Amino acid sequence: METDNYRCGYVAIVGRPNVGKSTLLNHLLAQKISITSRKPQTTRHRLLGIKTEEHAQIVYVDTPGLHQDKHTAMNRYLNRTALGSLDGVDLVVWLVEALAWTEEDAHVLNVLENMNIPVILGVNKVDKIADKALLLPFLETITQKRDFLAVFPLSALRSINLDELEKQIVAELPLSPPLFPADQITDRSERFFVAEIIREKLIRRLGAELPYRLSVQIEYFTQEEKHIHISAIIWVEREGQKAIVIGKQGHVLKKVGEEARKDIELMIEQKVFLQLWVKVKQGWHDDDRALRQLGYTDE
Ligand SMILES: Nc1nc2c(ncn2[C@@H]2O[C@H](COP(=O)(O)OP(=O)(O)OP(=O)(O)O)[C@@H](O)[C@H]2O)c(=O)[nH]1
Repeated sequence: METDNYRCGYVAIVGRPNVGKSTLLNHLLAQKISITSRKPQTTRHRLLGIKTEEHAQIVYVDTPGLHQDKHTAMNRYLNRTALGSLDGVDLVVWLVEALAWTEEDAHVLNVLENMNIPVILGVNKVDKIADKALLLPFLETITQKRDFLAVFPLSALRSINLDELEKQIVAELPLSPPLFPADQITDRSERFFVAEIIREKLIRRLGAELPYRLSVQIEYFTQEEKHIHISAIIWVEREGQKAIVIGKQGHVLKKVGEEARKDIELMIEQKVFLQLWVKVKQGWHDDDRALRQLGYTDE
């Protein structure tokens, strides 16, 4: 490994919900496990996905959407986390969607205005734009809004321009030896990822209907003789949501359980016995104390 010109630093990918942050991180890391995460964490950086290369180590920090709606405790929390997680970050990759500027993007712009961190702009989902000539005026308008280190039209999904983006990211990182061992892709515990895998499967099956309205708590995680026994509670807000998560004759929960178990077994390389329970915690979404009990805390 070259040490003299080695670069290493923290990079945050920010942007409004649904703009493609997870997809981008996924493709940049080429490591699925590192990025299925959505759950806020107690450490300063909500999530670490680490990419170690010959000349550089990029430590990615994913942030929750910078939400405009400050009404619920959860959204207040997410706002704090989003800002908090930019603290100490060397570089921001801000994603917007090609030809789809919204109020939420304006809100992110506003948040970034108040931070003294260099920003690379990624204009995502260009694969959706049939007439590429339309991109130019869009790029022009957006680049007038602030200074960017660089601007990249991208498709996170189809891996268009991602190598170029990565090169630029590396070029902007400080000269520093690697901060993490080369084989470490994440600093999160297995429990954390188990919860995230279950959450991901739920979201995949249920669509965007329940964005922040469910939470997965690992009740226990025990090594038995021949397998690991995991019991997880899926907390929802209302009876109606419980019925959705369980599905007709338990169909949804069964599928989620099967899919999650397979991924967990791949991750921890052991047989897993997984039990899922769905419980209703009324109003937890708007209750700071309940949030803390579920591990959503930034203290
Ligand atoms: N056509 C197209 N779709 C994309 C692209 N990138 C992401 N998507 C889709 O956009 C949707 C949202 O992508 P995510 O990666 O979950 O977006 P996100 O920004 O992480 O979303 P939040 O977690 O809600 O903040 C998914 O359906 C992706 O498949 C892209 O480059 N092109």
